[in-house]
Amino acid sequence: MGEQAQVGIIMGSDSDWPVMEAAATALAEFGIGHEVTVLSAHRMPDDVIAWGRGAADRGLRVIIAGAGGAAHLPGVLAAVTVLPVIGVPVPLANLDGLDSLLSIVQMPAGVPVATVGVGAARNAGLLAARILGAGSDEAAAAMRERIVAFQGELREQALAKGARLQAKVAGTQTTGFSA
Ligand SMILES: Nc1c(C(=O)O)ncn1[C@@H]1O[C@H](COP(=O)(O)O)[C@@H](O)[C@H]1O
Repeated sequence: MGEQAQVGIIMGSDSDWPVMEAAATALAEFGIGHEVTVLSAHRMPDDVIAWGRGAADRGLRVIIAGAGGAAHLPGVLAAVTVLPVIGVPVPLANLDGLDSLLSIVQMPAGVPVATVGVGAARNAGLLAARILGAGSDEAAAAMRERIVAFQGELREQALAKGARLQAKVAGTQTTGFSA
């Protein structure tokens, strides 16, 4: 988190961190400076609005907002900032995150939140990297190169998984039928 923060990771409670940490890890892998904040739209609405209103002026370019249950934090932030907001539905014990997902994804027209899957904070970090890579400057071009390298790694991993499965299947194949 040493460099200037380009991505703000914000969550409704410190209890969301075990899920949200994966976003920070992904950003660190891509060398993206980020900050981590806990604020609740329900419990401290004025603070959330102040944070959201100041985010772009502080140099942030993307917001990743995670919350569980009645997850209004990402939507409230989207209402008060011009920055892209990526929402992470955090799964809680009772409804397995379906409540969080629907709270975040069903935004009214005009106020978009880019919602990732339930608990998919790593994808939120990767999406933030792609957003930063969409610019026309050198930093964006460098980010695109990192993304291409990452996609190459994904391909290698998928190939290795397929080869492992083929070897396993070949090892268990028998000839003829058994009862
Ligand atoms: N969904 C929200 C908001 C909000 O949307 O403003 N504030 C807190 N929370 C969520 O409440 C859950 C339980 O929080 P506690 O563990 O603090 O009781 C967390 O998943 C948090 O994101």
